[in-house]
Amino acid sequence: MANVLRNSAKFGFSGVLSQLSIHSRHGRECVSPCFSLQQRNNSTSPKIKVDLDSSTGVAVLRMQSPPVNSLSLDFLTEFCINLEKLEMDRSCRGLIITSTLSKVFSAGLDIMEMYGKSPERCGEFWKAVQEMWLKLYGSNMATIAAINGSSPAGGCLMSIGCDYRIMVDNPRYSIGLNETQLGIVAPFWFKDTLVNTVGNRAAELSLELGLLYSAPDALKIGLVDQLVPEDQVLSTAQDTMSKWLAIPDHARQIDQCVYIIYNTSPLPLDHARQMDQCVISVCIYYI
Ligand SMILES: CC/C=C\C/C=C\C/C=C\CC/C=C/CC(=O)SCCNC(=O)CCNC(=O)[C@H](O)C(C)(C)COP(=O)(O)OP(=O)(O)OC[C@H]1O[C@@H](n2cnc3c(N)ncnc32)[C@H](O)[C@@H]1OP(=O)(O)O
Repeated sequence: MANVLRNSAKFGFSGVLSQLSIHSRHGRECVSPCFSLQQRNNSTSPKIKVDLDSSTGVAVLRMQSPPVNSLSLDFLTEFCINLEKLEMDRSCRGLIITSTLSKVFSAGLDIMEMYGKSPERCGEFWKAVQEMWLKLYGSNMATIAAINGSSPAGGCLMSIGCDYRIMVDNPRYSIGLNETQLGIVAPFWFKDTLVNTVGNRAAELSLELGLLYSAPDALKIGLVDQLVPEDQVLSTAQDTMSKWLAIPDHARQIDQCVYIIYNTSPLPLDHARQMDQCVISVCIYYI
């Protein structure tokens, strides 16, 4: 594992972050064209299912990639294509993200993508991770995560990339950015998103100790907004979404934009690339 990761560092992640920019939530700009995303989507069976209710303008995106909805390159590509399609569909104003799997929302980044892969593939994978975050955090749609299972690391990032989080009230389900427990470090844009959700001190403790919070503890620190019984997670998300959609889109979007601009590091592209490379290189050195 260590050798493979060191090789990734030696060759560098060419092209990684080339399209990273801090987008406002009301920006309609795509991070990359659908064309290039579709070109690299090699999966055979859909890992994502989307149902858009045109009467309400709410889409439900179900992650259905057993065993744990891990975020592989194929998964992320499909996820981003679906997000782009919904973003461009003006009839869609709200998005609920959930999982069809029992017990797991998403296990985060697919560990197998970080092992035994070429530097080019690693670069492509990392870019896909960034695209997922940019598209979700910068979405025009109101977004709600209906977290019906555990959601560590990248799964947590996906959740906090949404506007609102409803989690199943089950102490066995956990959520958090646990990277340091794995001997790796969450990149700065993971940190920013966490700070924007739970505040500075809670984020600092959470990141340094790699804490995974049970659902009740996650509610206590504000990592999730609401707990509900398992069978009510989707209906509660639908009800909550109707409240969000009662707000005029432009007002909500501008408000989100202002919040993000003042609370997220507006790093220039080169700086962002260097910082991600630095984090990954340090991780590779110590693994
Ligand atoms: C391009 C980059 C290159 C190099 C990078 C180098 C360094 C990286 C530096 C910075 C990156 C920082 C960012 C990291 C973000 C991440 O997301 S890292 C991933 C962290 N994920 C986890 O820690 C989750 C681990 N999994 C779990 O905790 C549990 O599996 C979970 C609670 C989700 C479910 O538990 P349970 O229902 O009991 O299932 P099992 O544990 O039995 O698992 C079932 C099978 O699923 C496989 N699996 C689990 N997680 C992953 C995963 N993340 N990727 C791939 N596969 C996973 C597990 O092995 C089991 O498989 P098996 O049945 O044994 O074949």
